[in-house]
Amino acid sequence: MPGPSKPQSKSIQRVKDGVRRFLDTMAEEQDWDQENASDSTAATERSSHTENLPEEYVRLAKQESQTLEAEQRQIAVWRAEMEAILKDREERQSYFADLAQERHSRFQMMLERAKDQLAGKTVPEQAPEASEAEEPDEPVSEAKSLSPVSSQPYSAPTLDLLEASTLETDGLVSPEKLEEQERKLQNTLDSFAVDATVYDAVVGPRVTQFRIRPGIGVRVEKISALQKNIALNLAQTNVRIQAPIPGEPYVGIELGNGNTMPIRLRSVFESRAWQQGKETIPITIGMDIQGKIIVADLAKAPHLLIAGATGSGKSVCMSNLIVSLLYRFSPEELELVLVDPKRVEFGLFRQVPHLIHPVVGEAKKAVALLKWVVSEMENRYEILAEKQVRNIAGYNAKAEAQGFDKMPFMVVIIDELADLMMTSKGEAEASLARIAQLSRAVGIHTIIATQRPSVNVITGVIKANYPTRIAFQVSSIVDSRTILDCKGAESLLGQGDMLFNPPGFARLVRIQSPMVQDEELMRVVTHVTEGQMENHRVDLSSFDGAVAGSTEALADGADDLYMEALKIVAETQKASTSYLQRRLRIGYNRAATLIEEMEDRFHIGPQNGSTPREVFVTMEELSR
Ligand SMILES: Nc1ncnc2c1ncn2[C@@H]1O[C@H](COP(=O)(O)OP(=O)(O)OP(=O)(O)O)[C@@H](O)[C@H]1O
Repeated sequence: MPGPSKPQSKSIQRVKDGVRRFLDTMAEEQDWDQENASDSTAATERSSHTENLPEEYVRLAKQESQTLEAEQRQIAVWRAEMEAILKDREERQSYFADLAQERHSRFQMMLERAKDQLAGKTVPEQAPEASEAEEPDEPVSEAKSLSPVSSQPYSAPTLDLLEASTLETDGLVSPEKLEEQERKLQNTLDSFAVDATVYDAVVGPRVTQFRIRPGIGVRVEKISALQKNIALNLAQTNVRIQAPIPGEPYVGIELGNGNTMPIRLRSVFESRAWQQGKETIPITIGMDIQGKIIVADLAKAPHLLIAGATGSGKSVCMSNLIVSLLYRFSPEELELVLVDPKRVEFGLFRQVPHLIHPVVGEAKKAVALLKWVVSEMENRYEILAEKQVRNIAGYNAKAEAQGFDKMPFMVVIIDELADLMMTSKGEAEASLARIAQLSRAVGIHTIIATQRPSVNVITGVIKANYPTRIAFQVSSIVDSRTILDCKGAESLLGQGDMLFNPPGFARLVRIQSPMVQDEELMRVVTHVTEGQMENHRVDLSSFDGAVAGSTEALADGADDLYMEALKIVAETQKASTSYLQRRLRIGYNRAATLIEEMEDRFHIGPQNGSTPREVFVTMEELSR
């Protein structure tokens, strides 16, 4: 931006030039006068010429002074802009200074507590940011005391069961590295002749976001087009560009920190967001780039879809969600239904007293369970109608006033949706859609996860009914679009790095999920099961038979040769149209239709270039 003196000196220079030109002309006029004094024609011309000259110069001088005034006005505008920018910087500086101070004192406190613990002192379980309104002696995480249905009242787990946060300063990016990255980023922008400046950087737990201010008239697409070049110049594997950052006049370039600072679940429970939040069913999501703890309300979500490649952090995230519920609700307040076709993920939770059915491993049983949930939902609607209330909140308020039993929330968590879709796509999809559309008012919520973000699993029906989504790292842009309807998840870093689409917001938030280890989970589960009895009240006997997982149902409504074709595919683990043609002695069209039908019913995977289709069905399953 030019300094204030520059345009002024130019104008003065222009005025000086004008005056000099005027004096030169006057001198010329004088010479001309002397030389041509006798010539009458020339005298007439001269007189008219000299008469016009002053007017011309007056006009020029006026023009110059107008230009000068306009330039002074422009300088005043620039000065005001500069002052506004300076003020903005000062405000930001003081905001970050406060934030740093707050974090420093929090870390100091945690450090002190850790030292005390190491020294063997008993540390009272007190959260650093507990609300002033709370009773001083009461542990912050303590749930409301409830009348027991089992042997003892539910005792909510305490914070000391979880690992304390450690100060891992190595995880933070050093100022030198930050400066170097900023320089390289600016060089990359300059080398591609993109008029944009690196404005500042925000260091998050996993990534650092550099905020870029584009120059006037620079299209943001020009910056996002540099994604691969930025990755190359800064030696990064994954670079995510937000162009623009929603609600801000910047483009965000997110680079991995190299070292990571794992976030502990305990630090989320110790945060103000968790302890003072007003959520009806709070669930911990993690920490965003600005270091803010994100706690969502499942009651508002009201259903959650989680997808990501294998090893990206889905199971850890789901454990966080379950532990959040155990910390907040007693079995009388919240019922849990867990479906785990992989049979390894929810094993630790199988004795939790909130479960109303043992953890379901078999996909067919899971479909039956979903049908039971639909019938439970309908029952609950009848109960609400009897009491003339519109939703669970109204019912529970009336229950408190009139002294009858409250209606518990119910959370159904499915770890691998693909297995359900494979067994009985139509029924699983229909039940999930029905639950998703109607169950919010009666307090039933579902959380479904999958590691296969293909359109066969996350179908249009599922997507339409699950607007709140979490995407962990995926392998391709196509997968990211299937989950989030936009790209971005393919640029995540894995290990709990996620994009969250919060309920009611049309933008994605990048969040690092907290880490919780099996030993911590075991301690929490042991604590909550102590003195509690199982409450497996669900009876699936009237739903088991109705599941379309039987071999006949597998071929329901399909070509007569469908079962035979499926057996060939299961036996050979090969899904090829020409092979089916030969084995079944049928034409190409019929064989191709059979293959398409198998893909639709999720018995085989989609066509993927020259790679053979995946086969999901086995002979063992068909012979059941
Ligand atoms: N929030 C996290 N912070 C740090 N590390 C994590 C986090 N989440 C996951 N990890 C790491 O990634 C590994 C895999 O995570 P997880 O088992 O949750 O993946 P997944 O997506 O469930 O995989 P799969 O679909 O194969 O079960 C964990 O063992 C852990 O080491």
